[in-house]
Amino acid sequence: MTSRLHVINEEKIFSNNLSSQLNQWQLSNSGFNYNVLSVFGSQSTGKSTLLNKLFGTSFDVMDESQRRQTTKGIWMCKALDIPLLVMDVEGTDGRERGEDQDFERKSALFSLAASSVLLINMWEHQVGLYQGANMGLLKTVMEVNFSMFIANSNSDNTEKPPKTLLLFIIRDHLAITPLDNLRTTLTNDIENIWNSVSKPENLTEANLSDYFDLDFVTLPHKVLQPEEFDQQTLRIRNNYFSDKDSKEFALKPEYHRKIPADGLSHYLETIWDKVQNNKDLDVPTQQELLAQYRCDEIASETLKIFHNRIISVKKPVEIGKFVPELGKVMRDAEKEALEMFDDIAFRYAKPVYDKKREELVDSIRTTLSPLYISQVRNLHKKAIDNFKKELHTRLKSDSYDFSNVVKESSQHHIETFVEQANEITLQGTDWSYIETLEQLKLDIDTVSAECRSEELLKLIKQLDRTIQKEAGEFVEVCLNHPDTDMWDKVLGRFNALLDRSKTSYNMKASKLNSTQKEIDATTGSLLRRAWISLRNKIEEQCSEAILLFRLRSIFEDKFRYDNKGIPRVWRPSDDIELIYTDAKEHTLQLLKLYRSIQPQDEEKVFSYPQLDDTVQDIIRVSDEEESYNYEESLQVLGEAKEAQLAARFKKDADAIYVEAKRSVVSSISKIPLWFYVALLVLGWNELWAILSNPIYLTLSLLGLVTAYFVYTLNLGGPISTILVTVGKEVNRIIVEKMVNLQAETRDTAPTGTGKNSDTLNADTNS
Ligand SMILES: Nc1nc2c(ncn2[C@@H]2O[C@H](COP(=O)(O)OP(=O)(O)OP(=O)(O)O)[C@@H](O)[C@H]2O)c(=O)[nH]1
Repeated sequence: MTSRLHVINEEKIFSNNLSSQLNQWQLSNSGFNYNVLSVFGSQSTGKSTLLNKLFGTSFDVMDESQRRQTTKGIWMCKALDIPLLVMDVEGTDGRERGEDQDFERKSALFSLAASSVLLINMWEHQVGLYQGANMGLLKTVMEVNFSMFIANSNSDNTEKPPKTLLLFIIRDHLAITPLDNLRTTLTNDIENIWNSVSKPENLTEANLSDYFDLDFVTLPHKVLQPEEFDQQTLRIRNNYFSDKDSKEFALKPEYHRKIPADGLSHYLETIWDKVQNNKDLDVPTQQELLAQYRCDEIASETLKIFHNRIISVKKPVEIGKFVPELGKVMRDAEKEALEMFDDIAFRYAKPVYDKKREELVDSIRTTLSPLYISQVRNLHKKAIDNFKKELHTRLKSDSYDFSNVVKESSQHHIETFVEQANEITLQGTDWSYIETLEQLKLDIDTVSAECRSEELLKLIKQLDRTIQKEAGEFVEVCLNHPDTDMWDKVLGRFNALLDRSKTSYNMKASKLNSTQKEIDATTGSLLRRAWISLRNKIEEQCSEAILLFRLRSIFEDKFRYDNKGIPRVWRPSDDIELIYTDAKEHTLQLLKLYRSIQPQDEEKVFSYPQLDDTVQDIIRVSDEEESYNYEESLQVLGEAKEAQLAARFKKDADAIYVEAKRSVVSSISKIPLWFYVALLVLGWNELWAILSNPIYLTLSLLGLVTAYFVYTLNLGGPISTILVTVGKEVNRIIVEKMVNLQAETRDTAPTGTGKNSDTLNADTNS
């Protein structure tokens, strides 16, 4: 036995538990694979007993002793082993409700809206009677059938209203009147009722068989013929409800109300609400409303699952990470969601289902669209990063063809971008990555241009280093030999060097795929840097120390050497002042050459290329280059510096002059010759004594040789220092000895008066 539900209680309130009960009965997911059957008939005519017997349900059966109405409202039970919901409807002409026929009509409306089969339960003896045979109820059923299923259907509507099987169960059949006779009587009665029913204008000619099928079965007396009763109920269950191949099978699809099981609970509740509130009940409209309600519900459930499915990729994509195979994840999630929706919703009214499906697809794509946009953005970033990396790696190799490297790399990364963007572009969407692709191409061009400008800069720096080295050499040579054409020489060699550098630069820059405009602009930078390097070298060579040294050299060359380049030995007869003044003036004249870079030949003047804005777009310009003032750079020595140098030089020159003067004086103050003659005459005896004595002679010769070596090796100073030191040491030792001797003498002297002692001390001191 299966559990039962009081779906509409005697207070006419619809149960809240139908949905969960359907779940318990495991019918919610059965789609159209279920049926609803309702039983009608007078009160206490054994309806519940029959249903329990037929379907294994658990409806209350009347207690024989009390004989009072058992079924109130409408009960529902699931048939055992058959996907069939059975509704036990409160008996008509119920004693408790008296003449209140309202519930009878409402329950008929409600049951007809839901049931494929209506069981009309009646005693055999009621056949032919209007009241007892529920003919009034049947009339109600036929009338409401029009209002419910047909009223709003227009002629264009090809879908036919569902038919209903009216299965008459004739109870306590005594088998005296054959079933055929009973069938004829009942069919006639029903036809009469049909004819008496007021029909819509366009359906006045409609036949009963268009909307209802009739069938009749008899049941023997349950108490008097229990075995036959059991056999017949078993046969009815089998032929009418179990065996689909039986020609009597009652649960045919054409009777089905086409309410999917998952929407049944909501549908019945809505129907009851309409019926209960006496509102017009239009089943197709209700079905459409149900379809809308359920499709929305299913779509919302589906979307929830869909959102959970994509949450794992949403975060990383949004924070800028490239998620591999995102397209597959999106496609799978969308497919899964639509399958889930289709699985349940396809049973509902097609137009509604189609519309809701479209809306669902829209919602899914609205959710996926930001992911797509973010992923395309991430792809763009990834492509640029990879392009940069590849470019830098390939440009590090020893030999490369810049334009080829750029072409290959950009093509590769653009293709990768397009391939991956296609992977995430869902079919049927208007999503496009074209704009981003265009941007990517522009960015790749920008990166290539930056790279090219770096390469150009590298090239410029290389050439600048070469210029610095070469310029350093010739600047030093030229400035060391100042002359009126000193700057002509410097600039001449500088220009020649620049010409060579420019040719080399043009050749290499064109290999970098540079345009003539870029080459022209960057050549300017090369020239500016070269000038700055040259100027720095000049600055270095014109530093105070170097320049002073150079002036002094020039002066000395002029002062200490004669015109033939032979060093001068100053004689008293020489006009030192004149030579000194000459050399000094000459040197000071040359100092003026260093004031500014001013060649005599106008053509040698360097034309410094001015920096314009376009260069900045092509190549990185150094701060020094940007703020450099060429005009100022032509000035080498400031007035103050020149004056200071001249003053210092003069001091040095004066010192040289004084030295020269002194050497003349010392040569003038020599011992006169006659002094040596006198010395020889007066000391002849002594000289002869020495020469005649071999010992003295030997000693003298030794002394002379020693003196010679001391003089030539310049040992006079050290020897005299040693002698002085030795003398001092001897003196110190002698003094020490004397003091000690004095102290000893004092100690050994007899102790006498202080006077004696003092006297001795005084003597010693003296
Ligand atoms: N004569 C006869 N009595 C029957 C038959 N089946 C059931 N009964 C009796 O009829 C009485 C009413 O049975 P129910 O099954 O409660 O009848 P019901 O139509 O469901 O009654 P309500 O739910 O109150 O309308 C019970 O006492 C049954 O024993 C039958 O086939 N013939």
